[in-house]
Amino acid sequence: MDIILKYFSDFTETQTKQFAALGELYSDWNSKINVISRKDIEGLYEKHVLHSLSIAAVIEFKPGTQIIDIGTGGGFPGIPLAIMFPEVQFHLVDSIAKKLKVVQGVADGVGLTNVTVQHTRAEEIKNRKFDFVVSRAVAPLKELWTWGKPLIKKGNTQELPNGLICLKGGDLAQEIFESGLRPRMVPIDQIFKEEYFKEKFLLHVTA
Ligand SMILES: C[S@@+](CC[C@H](N)C(=O)[O-])C[C@H]1O[C@@H](n2cnc3c(N)ncnc32)[C@H](O)[C@@H]1O
Repeated sequence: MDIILKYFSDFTETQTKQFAALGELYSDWNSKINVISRKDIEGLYEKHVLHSLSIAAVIEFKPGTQIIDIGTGGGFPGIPLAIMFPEVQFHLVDSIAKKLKVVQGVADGVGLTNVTVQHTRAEEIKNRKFDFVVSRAVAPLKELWTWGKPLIKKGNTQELPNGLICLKGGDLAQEIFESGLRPRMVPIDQIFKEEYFKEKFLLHVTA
C-alpha cells in the first residue's frame, strides 16, 4: 500500500481504506479461485494496483465517463481505477466466468458501486458504447483495436480524446507495425521508478 501513497496522495479516507483492503481481499479470493500467480500476489500493490494506476497518472477521467475494461481477469486495471475515480462508470468484462466471481467479490468487498461485470467475449458485445476502452495484457494491439473500436463513442471532452488505452510490455515495434496504428506511447518508467516498470508502456489510440 505504501507504494501507492508514494505516487498518489489525494485520496479520500474512503479511497485509502478501499486500496488498503485490496491486499486481504485478493489473498482471500485467490485462495478460493486462482486468478493471480502466487508470486504476483506478493507484489499485488506494485505489479497490479500501481501498474493499473499508471492510467490515472496520464488522464484524470471526468465524472460520468463510461469505461469498459476488456479482459479484466482479476480486475486489472478496472478495480484500482474504479477506486480512483468513484464518479466514473466501469464495465469489466472477461471471457472466463470464474475470474468475474473474484472481481465481483472484490468490488463488493470494498463497496464499489461504480462497477458492473459481464461474462462475454469483447467482440460479442453489441449496441453498447463507452468513452474509453482500457485493457492490460490481453491481446495484440491489432486485435484489441478490432474489438474495441466499435465500442467507443467518438468524443473529445477529456484530456485525451476518447479511444483505447492499453498497458503493454516488451518490444512493441512489430506489434504496432502489424496493427497499422500510430498510438501515442508513454513509457511507464517515466512515471514510476521501480524496476518492474522498465520496458512497460501505456498506449493510447484515438477513436
Ligand atoms: C493475461 S490475462 C490479463 C488479465 C488482466 N487484464 C490483468 O492485467 O491482470 C488476459 C485476460 O483476457 C481475457 N480475454 C482474452 N480474450 C478475451 C476476449 N476476446 N474477450 C474478453 N476477455 C478476453 C482472458 O480470459 C484473461 O482473463
